[in-house]
Amino acid sequence: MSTATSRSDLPEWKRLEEIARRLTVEPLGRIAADPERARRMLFRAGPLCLDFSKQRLDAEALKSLLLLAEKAGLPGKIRDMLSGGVVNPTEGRPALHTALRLPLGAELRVDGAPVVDEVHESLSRVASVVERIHSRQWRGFSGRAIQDVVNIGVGGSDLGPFMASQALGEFAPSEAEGLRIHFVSSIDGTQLADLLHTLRPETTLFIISSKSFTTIDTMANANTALQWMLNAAPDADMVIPLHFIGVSTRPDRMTAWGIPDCNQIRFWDWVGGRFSLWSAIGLPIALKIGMTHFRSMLAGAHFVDNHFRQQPLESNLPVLLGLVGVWNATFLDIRAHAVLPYDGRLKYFPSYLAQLEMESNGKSVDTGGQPIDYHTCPVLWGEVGSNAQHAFYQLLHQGTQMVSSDFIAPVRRYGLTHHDGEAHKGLQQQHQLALANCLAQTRVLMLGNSTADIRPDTPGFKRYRGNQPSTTILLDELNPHTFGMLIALYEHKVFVMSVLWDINPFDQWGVELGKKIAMDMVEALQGRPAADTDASTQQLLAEISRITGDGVGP
Ligand SMILES: O=P(O)(O)OC[C@H]1O[C@](O)(CO)[C@@H](O)[C@@H]1O
Repeated sequence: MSTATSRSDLPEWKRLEEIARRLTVEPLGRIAADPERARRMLFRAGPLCLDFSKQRLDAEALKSLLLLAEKAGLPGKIRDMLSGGVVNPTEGRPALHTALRLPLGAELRVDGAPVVDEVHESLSRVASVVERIHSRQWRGFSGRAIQDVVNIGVGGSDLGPFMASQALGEFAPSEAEGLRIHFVSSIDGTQLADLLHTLRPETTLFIISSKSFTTIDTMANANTALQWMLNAAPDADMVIPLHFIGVSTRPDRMTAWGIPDCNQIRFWDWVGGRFSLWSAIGLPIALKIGMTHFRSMLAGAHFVDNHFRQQPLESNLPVLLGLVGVWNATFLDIRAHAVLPYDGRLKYFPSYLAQLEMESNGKSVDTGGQPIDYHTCPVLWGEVGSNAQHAFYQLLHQGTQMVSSDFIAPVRRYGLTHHDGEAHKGLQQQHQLALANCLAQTRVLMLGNSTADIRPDTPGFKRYRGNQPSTTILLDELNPHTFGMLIALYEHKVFVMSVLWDINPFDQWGVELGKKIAMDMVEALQGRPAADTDASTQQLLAEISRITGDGVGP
């Protein structure tokens, strides 16, 4: 029986509960009215600015959160993570995504072995693939250059590269012109089938991206892609080296699948799947934006790593973002969090964060294995803010559910020169409209009725309750460097929250059982249900059998 103290027994925790009770009954508009407070709630690091002034948080709450962070040992835990300590105890390993953005010459050892050279060696392999494809030297079985690259992966082996490629598409270098990058993840084959119709085998290259190289979704898509390729050119020994690259931590499994050594790019088990876009898993990003921009993204993340390591807690951006996250989810009991970028390029950023935050911190036992008695990760979702205004903001403004939000907006876009025509000016005005909407929504969420012309006879359906807290994140502009910063900011936010909640953010045991039961269900669909299959599922199996008319199922 563990004798360790639960976080919620700490006096610092109890103090925060008291403060939360006091602040919950105060209108958010009143808390936020003080201009001096607003000034103190805005923080900057280089081109990144975080404004917490619309949070239900005063100086005392913030100070108490910082005290809890000290008590939880956050400064030491940050050092531990960055220096390769075993911060993922259930899998017995470090979580060293930060090593992937260390510059050449930096020193870091894992189990006594230096890692920076290996990281850069892997990066050079990525660079060499990019160079061969961009220069049209990588040719398919007919001798024609590769024109389409398909990344087959799922979860962290898909979401990060996909999201980043969408966000930074306009940074594609001229060498990448004409090269199309596609992403396939879904297990049912729809995406792949739709895509294959549009591709020519002779000019298509597949990247099989899987940390474990066993994920059934990815392997099923990879096998179908291989069959499609073999229909065009049946000699697997000739075709695989020309049309398939593997990215994984498991060379043995890549070899068993048929990928030759020269087409394998490896990374390390100390890179978590959802933190892996900085590794060779980022190959599609590098193909899309070129190595110079990919390296700039790494440098942006490294900038934030240094800030995270060096800055005192009270002015440390990821720390503050994490503390505010814990404050909202745990102490103010806000169980939903929306991420709302006001820039179409960041459309897939919320889906990426959904995995990063919920797979990391959707936990209910502490690091000692004991059940915890407080709320951890809220449900996180999001969409481009201006589109979401016409979809789910109704719930944010008038629903019964409290929701905290992050509003994200690049400030500069479409800089004008005297050569630019009217269309360009129109785009700049559109960008300003997006910014205006971002500011408007955060005001209405905070202030509700008081931003509108509400009279005593105004009916209830026209009233806005306000009091919904939000953080505004401004980037000077969106480019590979600031984008790398933004992602690293959230990665470290997730770590900070996990330390305060005393949970391990680097494992994901919760997804394992579903994978095993899915294999049982494959058996059941093939007419071999386990004897202990529950009544509800037996009934569905019988229904499926009736619809397919093939007599399978129970
Ligand atoms: O890269 P892999 O090993 O195929 O895993 C894909 C994803 O599956 C998960 O393990 C969850 O099932 C994620 O953590 C991971 O990002």
